[in-house]
Amino acid sequence: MKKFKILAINPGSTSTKISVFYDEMEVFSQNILHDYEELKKFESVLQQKDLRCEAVERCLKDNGYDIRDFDVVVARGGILHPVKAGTYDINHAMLEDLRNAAGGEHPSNVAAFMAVKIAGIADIPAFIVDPVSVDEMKPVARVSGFKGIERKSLSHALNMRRVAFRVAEELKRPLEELNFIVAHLGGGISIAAMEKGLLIDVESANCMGPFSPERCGGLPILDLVDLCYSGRYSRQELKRKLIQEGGVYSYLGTKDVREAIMRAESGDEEAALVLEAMVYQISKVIGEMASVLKGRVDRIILTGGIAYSELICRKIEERVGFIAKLEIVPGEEEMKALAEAALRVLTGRENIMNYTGREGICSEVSVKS
Ligand SMILES: Nc1ncnc2c1ncn2[C@@H]1O[C@H](COP(=O)(O)OP(=O)(O)O)[C@@H](O)[C@H]1O
Ligand SMILES: CCCC(=O)OP(=O)(O)O
Repeated sequence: MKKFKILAINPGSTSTKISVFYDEMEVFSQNILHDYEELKKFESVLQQKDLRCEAVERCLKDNGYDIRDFDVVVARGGILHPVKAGTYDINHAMLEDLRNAAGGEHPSNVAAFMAVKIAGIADIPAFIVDPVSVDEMKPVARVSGFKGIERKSLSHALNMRRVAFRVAEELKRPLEELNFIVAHLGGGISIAAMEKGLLIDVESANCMGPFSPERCGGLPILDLVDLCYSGRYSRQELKRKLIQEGGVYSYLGTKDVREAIMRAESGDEEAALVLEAMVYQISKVIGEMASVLKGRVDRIILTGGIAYSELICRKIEERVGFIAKLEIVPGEEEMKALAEAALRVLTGRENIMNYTGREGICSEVSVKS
């Protein structure tokens, strides 16, 4: 039987992860580190496309792979207009929205461009899966409290959905019967109420959620307004400060939670307080999500790099363990999630979605073979 050869691409702020799969089996993976000084020369993440593509092509060649032997290129999806979860064909409307950074800047915005460029060499399809802007929120969750500003769904949907499927499998129950609170705890943090497989409400450190190793989360709004008009920062500088140099980094000068834990354990009181505050805020949002699900929570799932820390997981459990049992799924499985999604489409088990942009009507189209 034919095995599909899949190239998965996942750009981060300073690296591009690639993996090669034969069907579900990962046979090669590499985290290609880019020179930060080189990346900084570009004004936007999209301008990094050629540099990153060349590095990917070089890496494939050096490891004996020819892109012409692949069946598909699949990439993490960026901040598009709100979309349903699923696998999307990369089309003109999508590239236009990413080009205009319609939903904001994010390293994953360059992924679709890279996928199209690399897939173009072999004339094979290029997909994205469960982009950062997956939006399954109910209308009530969108109302912010100030007309003209809406709450947004920005999350680690790709990893969250995969770990939720895995936990449902372990519980031997269909995801459509289960309610989960999923907390992705990485450099960025997002926490979602997942009702019967849908991410019906989301908080993230990019918006109003808990602070994370590098992002500020929700801030006292009037103080933030004063900071915006203080003349200390340009609009771009302030956004970078809040999203890339906020959170733990803004207090301790490190984004590495392992280092913060070591400092706390060797008597650094500020490190101890900041870590405690991060746990406190994460737990508070998990509590909020329990109320979104009206208390009917089958499991609280902790995932992402920070979930490797038994200490942090235990501290969160002390605060939220009364809501539901915790499942710890440390790290992330984004590359596997990408490959499996592409395979479901290639084998006809799932329809590919068609991105239509602002109007938010993303229809399913015929299965590609
Ligand atoms: N064993 C660990 N204990 C505590 N924190 C960890 C551990 N391993 C990784 N982390 C933290 O996880 C964060 C990165 O999360 P990760 O999901 O790997 O990254 P990203 O969000 O960049 O994809 C960093 O703050 C890192 O210090
Ligand atoms: C909260 C949106 C998803 C996100 O920011 O992803 P990263 O943490 O990978 O930047």
